[in-house]
Amino acid sequence: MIEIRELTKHFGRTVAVDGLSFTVHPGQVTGFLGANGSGKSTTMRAVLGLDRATSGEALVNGKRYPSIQRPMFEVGALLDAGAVHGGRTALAHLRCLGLSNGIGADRARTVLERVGLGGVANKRVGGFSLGMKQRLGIAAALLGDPGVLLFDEPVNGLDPEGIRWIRTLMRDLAAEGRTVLVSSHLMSEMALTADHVVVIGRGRLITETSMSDLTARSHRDVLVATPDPDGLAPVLRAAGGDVRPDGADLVVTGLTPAEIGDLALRSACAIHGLTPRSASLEDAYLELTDDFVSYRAEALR
Ligand SMILES: Nc1ncnc2c1ncn2[C@@H]1O[C@H](COP(=O)(O)OP(=O)(O)OP(=O)(O)O)[C@@H](O)[C@H]1O
Repeated sequence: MIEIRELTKHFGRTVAVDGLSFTVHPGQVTGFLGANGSGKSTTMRAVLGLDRATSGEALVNGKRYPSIQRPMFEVGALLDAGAVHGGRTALAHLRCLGLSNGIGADRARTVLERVGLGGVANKRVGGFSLGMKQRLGIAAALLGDPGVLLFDEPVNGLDPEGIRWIRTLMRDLAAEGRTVLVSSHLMSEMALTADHVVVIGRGRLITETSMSDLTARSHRDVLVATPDPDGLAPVLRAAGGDVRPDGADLVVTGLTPAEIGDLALRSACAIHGLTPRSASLEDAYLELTDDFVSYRAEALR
């Protein structure tokens, strides 16, 4: 489990994380969403003891990172896949990392197999593609078989095959009962991977909810084509609908297509088309973050 409690991190005058609190539970993939610069990496770095909190705390299984005795066995992370020594082989890289935690060559080989790099264990990392480096970074995170895993934008720059592989791996790791936190700035990516989402903006929590709840929140409206918009609009408004013109058509929220059809019939207004529309998750996400931005703008005034 990961617990973020009232976490605040300042870099000089920049407030990267601002009183952030949320909990990441085991057995599911939690997506950590926010625009560029919203504080996702800083939060993850605080969990891993790489950035010191200005105030508040970030706990792994109830402990601050520096007080964890053998960290590799409790928490693994992929932050920057490029941060490897190009002259070493994949196996040597992992053996080196494992040394401080008493992890031997057998385990290094096992994790290389798990990430599909078994065949290149003795090849130098310098010649690896981005996708292979990403896999190696994940192998390093898995070395100590930890119950808590953090992945910072793991699909960035990967081809579709690599993206699909990472998605499946995240889901498998969660199904094994691990706590999996994955950051992304793309809702479309998280929709396919995460069970739960934490959305932040400017270092603050916007929402923490299930992916299914977020899907249900995406607005639905009905596009109404009518030759008599001036006659129909007041009827729909009187029945509780929110109506706005869209070119020659009307866009209606708060009423079902059946209700709109019945009201049109009763008021003798012709209907030429009724199209129910649902917003994409991406739209729901942007709406959430937009609201936050205007709230902030309002607050700063
Ligand atoms: N070491 C640092 N020194 C100064 N400012 C920093 C440092 N690290 C992060 N910041 C600033 O803190 C804010 C949050 O950055 P952070 O990298 O945590 O966001 P992010 O959500 O991970 O963004 P991205 O998706 O672009 O990686 C940004 O304004 C960033 O410029």
